Amino acid sequence: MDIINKKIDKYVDEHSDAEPEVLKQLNRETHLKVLMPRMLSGHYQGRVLSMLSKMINPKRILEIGTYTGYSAICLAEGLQEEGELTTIDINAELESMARTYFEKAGLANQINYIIGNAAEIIPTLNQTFDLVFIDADKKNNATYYDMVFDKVRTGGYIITDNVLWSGKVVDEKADKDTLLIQNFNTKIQHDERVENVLLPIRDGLLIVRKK
Ligand SMILES: C[S@@+](CC[C@H](N)C(=O)[O-])C[C@H]1O[C@@H](n2cnc3c(N)ncnc32)[C@H](O)[C@@H]1O
Repeated sequence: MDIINKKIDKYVDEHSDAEPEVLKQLNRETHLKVLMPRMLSGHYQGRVLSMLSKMINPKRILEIGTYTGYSAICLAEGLQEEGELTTIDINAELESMARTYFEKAGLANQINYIIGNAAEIIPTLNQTFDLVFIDADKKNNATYYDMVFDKVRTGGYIITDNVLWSGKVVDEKADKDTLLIQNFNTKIQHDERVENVLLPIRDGLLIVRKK
């Protein structure tokens, strides 16, 4: 299901900043060489993530789900000068491509790229984060949220991608995957420790601010 009318989508793209050249190349190379290129955040969502990060101006960002590094680069654009983004992915096959683009974007020394299972890596991170982006295996959204919660500072943010699940969250007969997304969204809606707003951007970004 297209959540937003295609003509409106095009207009929105045309009235947002252009995709930076390095990200354009990464987008193209991902589409040519990597399975499931739809997973990449893409031009418009990438600009939204970059803008949100610039508004928060974080010192430490945690990303769960690097893929080819597109959203990591977008989020890192908003880092403080001495800031660092830690990004985790279980798929070692994409390592050299992601590292190449972190270099090309001039961000390699601000990105701590960890290959491994997020559920095993997160407990080993002894840092406090200003911003967390959850964009990995969707069935574990709630697990990652619970694991990172105490590592986010008061007033910090947790952003989760794909929470509209191609619009299936409003289906009356939800399949198993959709049910997991619905349960996660309901869990956040009832979490009194946070303020939350769901933005219907691309496949849905759920923004949570820790009170
Ligand atoms: C939707 S893609 C991430 C897209 C990326 N954030 C972007 O916007 O360009 C999801 C990624 O999560 C990774 N992933 C899946 N399960 C994981 C796990 N248990 N731990 C860490 N990464 C995982 C996959 O390998 C995949 O690269």
